[in-house]
Amino acid sequence: MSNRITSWHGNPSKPLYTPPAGAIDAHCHVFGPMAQFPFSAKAKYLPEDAGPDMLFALRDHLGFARNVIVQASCHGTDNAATLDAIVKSNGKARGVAVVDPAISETDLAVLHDGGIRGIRFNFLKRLVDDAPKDKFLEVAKRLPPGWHVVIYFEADILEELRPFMDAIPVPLVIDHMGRPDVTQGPDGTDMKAFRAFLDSRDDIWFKATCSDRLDPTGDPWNAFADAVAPLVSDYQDRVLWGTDWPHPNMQDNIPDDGHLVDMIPRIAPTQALQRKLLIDNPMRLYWPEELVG
Ligand SMILES: O=C(O)/C=C(\CC(=O)C(=O)O)C(=O)O
Repeated sequence: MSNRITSWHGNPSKPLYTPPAGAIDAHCHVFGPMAQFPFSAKAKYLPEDAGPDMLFALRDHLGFARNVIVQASCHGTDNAATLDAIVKSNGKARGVAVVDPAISETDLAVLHDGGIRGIRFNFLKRLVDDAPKDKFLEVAKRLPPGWHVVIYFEADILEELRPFMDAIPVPLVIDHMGRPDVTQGPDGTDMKAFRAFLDSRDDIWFKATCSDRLDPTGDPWNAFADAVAPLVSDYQDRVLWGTDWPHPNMQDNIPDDGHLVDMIPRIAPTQALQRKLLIDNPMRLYWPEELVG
């Protein structure tokens, strides 16, 4: 792999929608900078640098207050870039790590002190070489208190993953709703299967994210809005939203982040829903200590 790729918009528009004060972008990443934080030898893509300064400038431009930074597969299990970005945020970011399942209790505690509140299991074959369920389950059983597991999979393996996910004893957060085919509509096979999964436990959360990845009809992503709005309404206490900046692997179809933010009022039409989606729900997972009282 040689050429480094740029997968983000150079000049995103200002959204028409203004997020409420304190809004959290609960799914984004940092890439590098490579000179300081080299990419993994196993990385499936090699991006240009998209470091914390760029992320925080975008956060301010879009009207958000905080970020949840999810370790991207290009950095493997070395979370140094994610931890560095969290430090540079001055308390305005927390994170989700990717770990070697054999990680020690001491190293998990170090991640906790660095602002990590969950670990991510990635089942996309184009992103990772292997995803050992037995080892994932073992580490999921010994996470620090209050942590959760983020899982990224595609709709066609939801049923296959059920026994594994059912056995995880901490809350689950499903990236991009498990990538349903949104063109099937709100009552399509994929959405029905995902709803059945959500109904199986009340501690399964999901991210109503990635209209750009999931909707082949393109911006303004009408199929995504139609399919996802009912899901957000029906499961409004366990849904999160994020930009997915810097949009790994989207270099052929780079979204305008301002337009992504304008999806929010289409899937969460009331102020009450927007507050849950952007503030109350992510605060419960990532800054629960601020909610005490
Ligand atoms: O950023 C996302 O959520 C989606 C990704 C990239 C990814 O997950 C990773 O590199 O870890 C994708 O579908 O390529």
